[in-house]
Amino acid sequence: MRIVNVVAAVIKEGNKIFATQRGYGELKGCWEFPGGKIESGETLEEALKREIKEELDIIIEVGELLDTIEYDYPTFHLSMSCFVCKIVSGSYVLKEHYDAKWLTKNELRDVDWLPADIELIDKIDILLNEDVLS
Ligand SMILES: Nc1nc2c([nH]c(=O)n2[C@H]2C[C@H](O)[C@@H](COP(=O)(O)OP(=O)(O)OP(=O)(O)O)O2)c(=O)[nH]1
Repeated sequence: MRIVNVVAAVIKEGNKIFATQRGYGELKGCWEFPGGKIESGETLEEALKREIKEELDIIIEVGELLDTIEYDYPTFHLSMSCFVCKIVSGSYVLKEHYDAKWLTKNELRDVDWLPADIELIDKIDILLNEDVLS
């Protein structure tokens, strides 16, 4: 099966994370973490910074790798590296997405996530917990 390598940004600000709603394609309308496919010759960090600049017109700092999701879609295998990120400069502009939201821990499961993202949500839940404790 074809393997698609993707990087995604779990952008965090205080006790909230940033989610975007897909504006096009087969999976249109579902929620995801902004990001996209890695191009040849790019590091994961370079790819992620490029995608976020293209999609949202903001500069991010790429932090720890939260998880690498492996998921079989009907027509390809997704390998998606998800990094905790923060905004360094700019205010987001939706260049490709329909909508975007900052979600608190309690709102994490209120949106219709892409199927591959469901297992990541538990890790994000824990990440937001740690903040409550600190
Ligand atoms: N960016 C992103 N992609 C995700 C997530 N979850 C998930 O299954 N995907 C899938 C959807 C796409 O098949 C792929 C991301 O590729 P992409 O954003 O470049 O989207 P695309 O397929 O529309 O690519 P393209 O037409 O622009 O080349 O990963 C997620 O949280 N964020």
